[in-house]
Amino acid sequence: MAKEKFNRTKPHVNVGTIGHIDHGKTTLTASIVKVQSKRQMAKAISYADIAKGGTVRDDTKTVTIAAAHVEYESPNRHYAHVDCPGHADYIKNMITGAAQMDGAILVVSALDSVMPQTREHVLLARQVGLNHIVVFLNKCDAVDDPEMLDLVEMEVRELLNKYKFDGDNAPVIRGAALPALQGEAKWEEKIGELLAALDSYIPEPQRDIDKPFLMAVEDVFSIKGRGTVATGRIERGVVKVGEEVQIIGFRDTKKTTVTGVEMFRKLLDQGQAGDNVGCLLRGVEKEEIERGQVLAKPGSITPHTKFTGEVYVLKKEEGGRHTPFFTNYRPQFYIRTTDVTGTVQLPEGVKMVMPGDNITMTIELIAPVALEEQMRFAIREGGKTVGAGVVTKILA
Ligand SMILES: Nc1nc2c(ncn2[C@@H]2O[C@H](COP(=O)(O)OP(=O)(O)OP(=O)(O)O)[C@@H](O)[C@H]2O)c(=O)[nH]1
Ligand SMILES: [Mg+2]
Repeated sequence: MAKEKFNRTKPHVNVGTIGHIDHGKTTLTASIVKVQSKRQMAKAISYADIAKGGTVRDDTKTVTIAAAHVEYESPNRHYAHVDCPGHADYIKNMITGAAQMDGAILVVSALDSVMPQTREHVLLARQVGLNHIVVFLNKCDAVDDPEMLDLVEMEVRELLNKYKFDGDNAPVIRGAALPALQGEAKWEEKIGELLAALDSYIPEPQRDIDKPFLMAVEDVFSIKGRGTVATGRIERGVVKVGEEVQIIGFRDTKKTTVTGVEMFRKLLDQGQAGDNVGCLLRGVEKEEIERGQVLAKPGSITPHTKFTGEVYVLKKEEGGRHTPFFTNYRPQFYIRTTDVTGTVQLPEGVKMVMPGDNITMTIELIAPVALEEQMRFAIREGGKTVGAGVVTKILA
């Protein structure tokens, strides 16, 4: 076989293992890397090094998550893969999006089938907008009865359907990570099948630059003789001089035209995702725009005040609250570039939320903000972060 070179020109996709404790997530991660390293499509890393992990911080710089990041390639793609050491870290990771996944590998031990954390991870995957799950039925080396495997596969497909994944068509690979890691050819082949399933079943993610333009306003200046400039980092898309944009949030949405884009005091024809720019806006007074609003392609995003969120509440040791909170809790919600006050409604039957918990809650903001599902936010009290969340459903 011709040796393929480890390269970066292939499309990049983020994946990760999810699933119940001890079902073999870390062993599978290690065996994918091992098998691909034999084909020059990964740099070898041991189970111990993966299990040791590292830490990442989420984008609002609030929550520390223990996670191992590994890389490997298929013939068609480059994958970054995250594996978390414990259940709590999966929850934090999925809610904060610290290592956002385009698709997940659900590891289910064929010896145990669907377990509580299998369910919880699948539910969370649904809530954070992860749409593609490939199943790896693990430890098949330890199961002799093929009917047993059929039964487990059926349970997993049902679980996926229950949470609105395509359980009928999701790829299910019957493998065994441990013997694959130990070099048994029969099981190494299953790792190849898994990679082929990732390649074909998880669509290539859209690049930020191809999405509709959005920039959260960080600061506003008035330039004599020229007008008002809003500055910020372009989150997605492209903005060109002469294009119409909307100013969204806090007050009635207003349309304007971008008459100039500058970066490092140089005039540009356009700004794109990742750029820190200033946008000169036609006919907008300095008082009419402020930090926390967004500039966006007209019609691409709308202002809202009420939504459901999945929230992780920081523990005391993570800098969070020392005490529980209740319905009608009224903290600040840090959304993109600013704090907005909001009121929390807990689900029926839930009396209080303790530090360290994760919870689904309804949030009503005192002012409208450009919002969309899967957006991340932080919860703060007096400038101190006490929680991290993701918008799961817009209500009003
Ligand atoms: N027989 C068999 N055992 C396996 C297989 N894969 C993993 N194991 C064993 O299952 C145990 C758990 O494996 P891990 O990979 O650490 O599981 P995990 O899902 O990462 O566990 P946590 O990180 O603690 O949630 C270990 O003792 C592995 O050796 C397999 O394919 N066959
Ligand atoms: Mg593990």
